[in-house]
Amino acid sequence: MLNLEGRRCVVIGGGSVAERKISGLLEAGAAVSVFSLGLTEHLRELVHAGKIEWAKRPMQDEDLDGAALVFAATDRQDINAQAAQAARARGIHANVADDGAGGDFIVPAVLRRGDLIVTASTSGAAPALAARVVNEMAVRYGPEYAEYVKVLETVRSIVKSEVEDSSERRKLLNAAVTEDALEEWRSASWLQDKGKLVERLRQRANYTRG
Ligand SMILES: C[C@@]1(CC(=O)O)c2cc3[nH]c(cc4nc(cc5[nH]c(cc(n2)[C@H]1CCC(=O)O)[C@@](C)(CC(=O)O)[C@@H]5CCC(=O)O)C(CC(=O)O)=C4CCC(=O)O)c(CCC(=O)O)c3CC(=O)O
Ligand SMILES: NC(=O)C1=CN([C@@H]2O[C@H](COP(=O)(O)OP(=O)(O)OC[C@H]3O[C@@H](n4cnc5c(N)ncnc54)[C@H](O)[C@@H]3O)[C@@H](O)[C@H]2O)C=CC1
Repeated sequence: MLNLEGRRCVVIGGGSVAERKISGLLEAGAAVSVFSLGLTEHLRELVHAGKIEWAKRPMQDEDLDGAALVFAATDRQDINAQAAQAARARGIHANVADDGAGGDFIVPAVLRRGDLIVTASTSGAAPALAARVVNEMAVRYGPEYAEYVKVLETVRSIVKSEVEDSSERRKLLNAAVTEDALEEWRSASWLQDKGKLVERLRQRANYTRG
């Protein structure tokens, strides 16, 4: 859950694994610099569209200066290890595609629904299982959740401004996130009358407690 908006991230290698890491970085708003001898078709398009920077050469250690994160994703084990070492010498966290445990962090499988982010990891044991878990979550938490989260953000700011007692706020906000509550807030009128919304949340909270 790092905020990478506008942060420089360096990727070494331009194959299919680098491509996957880069698409995650772009979703996170990072400024991506790639050092690699070749590029996939899709990465070439991203270079042409000005979405990423590419230097068609091996990485030199100084290329890592100022990076927030480094991704070593070539098909050369020695090059990846060397890049991770250069990153570490600069205090930068490195991800190593062919040696999860040898890097500083690994990349989980990710589902994004607007501001809702669901991730799964198997700590390197079985990446395909991490992908399966997230695919199952995608069925459970459909595209409608992007809107739900936006609406809940408003509900939460109303409760924060209208309810002084922190333990009551907590109770109401927990009652606000049930499946049927989420459906209910979708109707715009609830967000227009703060008093009515808080009253409805109190009902829900008491009902939930049974
Ligand atoms: C340690 C880690 C390091 C890192 O990359 O951060 C790592 C390492 C390696 N992956 C390998 C293989 C595969 N990786 C995938 C897929 C994903 N791999 C991802 C992450 C990670 N992979 C980190 C651990 C994450 C965790 O466990 O939680 C995902 C989740 C995220 C992402 O990459 O964006 C993404 C799913 C995204 C999605 O679809 O949602 C598939 C599936 C497929 O391609 O069909 C295969 C083939 C099947 C298999 O091998 O299991 C190999 C062996 C290469 C070889 O054969 O030599 C290594 C090296 C090794 O472990 O030796
Ligand atoms: N972490 C993961 O999710 C996965 C990791 N892997 C591992 O990642 C490695 C890379 O996989 P792919 O992207 O499929 O390989 P690939 O062969 O498609 O791409 C390798 C890239 O590295 C570049 N490269 C080679 N030597 C270089 C150098 N000295 N400097 C800069 N760039 C250089 C090439 O130009 C190419 O763009 C595999 O060898 C495998 O061990 C494989 C599958 C999944």
